[in-house]
Order: sequence, then structure tokens, then C-alpha cells
Amino acid sequence: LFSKKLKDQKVGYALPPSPPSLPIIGHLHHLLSSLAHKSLQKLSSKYGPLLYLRIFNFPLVLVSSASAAYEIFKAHDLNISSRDNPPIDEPLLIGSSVFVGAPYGDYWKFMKKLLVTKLLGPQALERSRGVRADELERFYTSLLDKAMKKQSVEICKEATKLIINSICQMSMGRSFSEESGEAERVRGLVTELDGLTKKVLLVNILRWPLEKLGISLFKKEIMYVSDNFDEILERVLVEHEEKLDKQKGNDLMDALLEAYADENSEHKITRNHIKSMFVELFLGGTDTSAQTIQWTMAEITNNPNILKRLREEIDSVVGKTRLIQETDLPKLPYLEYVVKEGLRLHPPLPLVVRTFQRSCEIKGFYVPEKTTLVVNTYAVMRDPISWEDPEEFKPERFLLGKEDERRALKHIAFGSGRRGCPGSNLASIFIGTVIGTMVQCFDWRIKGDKVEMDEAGGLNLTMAHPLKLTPIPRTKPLIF
Ligand code: HEM
Repeated sequence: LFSKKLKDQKVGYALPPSPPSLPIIGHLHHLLSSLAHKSLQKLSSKYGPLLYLRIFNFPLVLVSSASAAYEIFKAHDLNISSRDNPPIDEPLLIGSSVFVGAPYGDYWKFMKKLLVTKLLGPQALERSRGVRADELERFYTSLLDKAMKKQSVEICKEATKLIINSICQMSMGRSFSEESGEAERVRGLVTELDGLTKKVLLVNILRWPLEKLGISLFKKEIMYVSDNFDEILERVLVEHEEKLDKQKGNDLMDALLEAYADENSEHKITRNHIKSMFVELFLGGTDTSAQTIQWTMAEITNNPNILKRLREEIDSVVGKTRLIQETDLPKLPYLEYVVKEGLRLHPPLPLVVRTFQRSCEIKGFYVPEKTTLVVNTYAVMRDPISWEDPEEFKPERFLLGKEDERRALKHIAFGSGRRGCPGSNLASIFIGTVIGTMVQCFDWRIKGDKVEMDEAGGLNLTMAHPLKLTPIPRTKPLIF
């Protein structure tokens, strides 16, 4: 402690500046405010882009500028490649078997390798292209049906269906049945789980002081979602095992079951590891992509010039007789900029959380070991020092040469480094093809003049007024 104090006093070894805090809880109220990313953004614009905060006794470093994020992600990647959430043992989905919250080590590396080779890497994505094409056609047909009946579409809900079905087909070779109500049940659980993220954070932060008082927060709600997922996924696992007895499969679930059954597997995994992985894929992959689709479509609807330019590009490359497909995406640069700009202004996970394993120096300040790192990606991607007109939706900013993002690491909607999002390519495909389909095949009518763009409270960035639009076909029905 003495040497740490000495270090703190040395030039270049002071802790980052710390804004005023409250007794006992420290800066907790900023994290708990209804729009935490905005509350923290305000704090950093007043006190600086690198801050030292305190949640009770737990230290936290908050990063809100591109240059500080760049230094941390580039020079300290290994040091910050763990998320040391204290595990809550009982429930499956936030228990000790999670991947997203696992420390950087053998278990994480083993699962990451399977995730990339079986589901999210370029070759796996190429193998599963047909599955996504089928789901996109189903999405288009459902929109067409709504258009014929002159019904409005809840964009986020419709996109969620496509994404869950695709992820299920890709990872376990089946989707949940609409007829039996199973699909609706899974979608409901994913939404509930999303709503629980803030409570899970609270439990993680407050568990220690509250457990001492014999209080367990939100346990019932967390267990309800966890138990339901457990039951559904156990059924799928058994079904898969029966199938595997007859023939060898090649999807992610097959590979995980093989590792589970193999005594000599590189890493021993449990049934809970497998089920948690699927819960995390649903949670990490579904709402994030669906929210981005919703926000981006809202921006396009409010910006007719952008819609016009995007449509011209799609019409000239794809035409009006066949549906856009993911192999068109590399030929549609403006669509790519629109997607990127949607992610810049509305990152669905605005706070990226890691842990410093060792003490280090960041921008001349001392950061002690085991400090939690929070990167406010929302603030970084709206930082006026790095972005011209940061609050405006301007896809043109990504035209070649205009923004040198690689050098400054300014666009960090997917995080960065070895612990960055492994689903970023898949997400870009979902968002690109869904936005592409909606722009290519339909005009969209809104109620009122403009879409309201307010953010809802929560840890994830969602729309306070979910987007509802009515489609009007602009092409003859497409034939597949
Ligand atoms: C627009 C869509 C998405 C966004 C914005 C997003 C964003 C993120 C972010 C910010 C992180 C934390 C990264 C970090 O700490 O640096 C993350 C992690 C993760 N994401 Fe995504 N994500 C999206 C879609 C997906 C999809 C489609 C999947 C898979 C189906 C996925 C799976 C994961 C997983 C498994 C992790 C944990 C990685 C680890 O801890 O090693 N994400 N994502």
C-alpha cells in the first residue's frame, strides 16, 4: 500500500482525475441513472476523457475519447482481455459458466475457437449463407403480406424474428416452431433477459453488501428466465444427442456436445457451459442487431436524401426483379456507410466493460491492477474532437479518405482487440441485408412528420418509441 501511495504521488503516476462523489456509494448513481451512457458522457465532457471513479470501494476507470481508447486497446490489449464479473453461481445464464464474462484463459480460448470455426468466422459464414437467404426471403414475404393487408410493421420485432431464426438454424440446425408457440416463448425470454441486464449489473455490484444483510435482489426474476431457457435448451440438447448417435453433425451445438462427451477433450465442458453459450448468443446477437436495424431505418426515414441515394445504389447494382442478397453487399459501399453511421450514433451496447489485470500507465496516469475499465463507446463515437458534426447522421463521412478511423480507432461499436465482438461480420450481414430489403422493395409510411428519436432508459440503447412503419410495395412481387 505504501509503495502504491508513493507511486500515486510521483509525476506521471497520479491516478486519473476523479469528479466529486457521494459518500459510501461513490459514483454509483451515474451508472444507475436511466441513461447511464449519457450521464457518463456529461461527466467526461466536464471533467475529462479519462476519469477515475469509485463504486463503493471498487475502482473504475472511465474512457470517453478516441485517443484514450486507442492507447488502451492498442498498447494494453492483453492486460484488458478479461471481464472479471464475480460469478453468481446458481442461475445458468449469469452463472460461473458464462463465456462473455469469462476471464481470459483456457476456457475462453477453447470456446472462442469453436465459436469462430463453427459459427462466426468467414468460412463458417460462407457455409451458412443459404440459411440466411431463406430467412431473408421469409422476412420479405412477411413484409409483403403486411403491405397487402395495409398493416404496419414493428421493425424491431420483425427483425428479431429473422435474426433468432437465422442464429438457431446456423448454430443448431433447427429453429423454434411458430405453431407450438415455442418461437414466441424464446423471443419473449430474450426480451426479458435484455431487460434484466441492468438488474444483473446491480446484483453484481450490490451483491456483496446486500448478501451480508441476507437480501437477494431480483433473484426470482433472474431464476425465472434462467430456468425457462434451461428447460428449452435441455430439450434441444437431448434431441441433438439422439441425432448425433445416428450421424455426425457439423454445427456449433454438435461440436460442443462432442467436447462434452469426449473424456480427452482439450477442455472439459459441462452441459451448463453449452446452454449458457446459447443464451449468450441469443442475448449478444439478437437485440443488438435488431436495435441497430430499427435505429438506422429511423434515421433513413427522417433523411429522404439519404434514402434516395441508397435506393439509387441498390437499384443500379441489384435491380428490381430479384431480392438483394449478402453477396451484393461488397458492391454497395453507400449501404455500408449507412450501416456504419447507424452504429456510430446508436451503438446498442454503449458501455464496454473489462478489467485491468495488472497496474499500468495510461496517458501519463497510473491505473492500479484489478481496476474495472468502462469504455463509453457512445461518447467516443460522438466526441467532437474526432468527428465533424458528431450529432448528425452523415454516412458520407466514411467516403474513402475522409476519416482515417484505423489510426484513431474511433468507430468502436463492436469494441476492439481479442475480446472485441466475434459476431461483427454476421451483424453487418444482418443489418445490411435487412435494411437493403426494406429500402429496395418498399416505400415506408410513418404516422406524423418525423420519427421520434428519443432513447429509452436501460443499459442497452433502445428506442423510447419503437419504430412502426407501413410498407407500400415499390417493386412487383419478387420471385425466388
Ligand atoms: C449490431 C450488432 C452487435 C453489436 C453492436 C455488438 C457489440 C458487441 C460489443 C461492444 C461487445 C463487447 C466487445 C468488447 O469488450 O470489446 C460484444 C461482445 C460479444 N458479442 Fe457482439 N455485437 C453485435 C452482434 C453480435 C452477434 C450477431 C453475435 C453472435 C451471434 C455477437 C456475439 C458476441 C459475443 C459472444 C461477445 C463476447 C465476446 C467475448 O467476451 O470474448 N454479437 N459485442
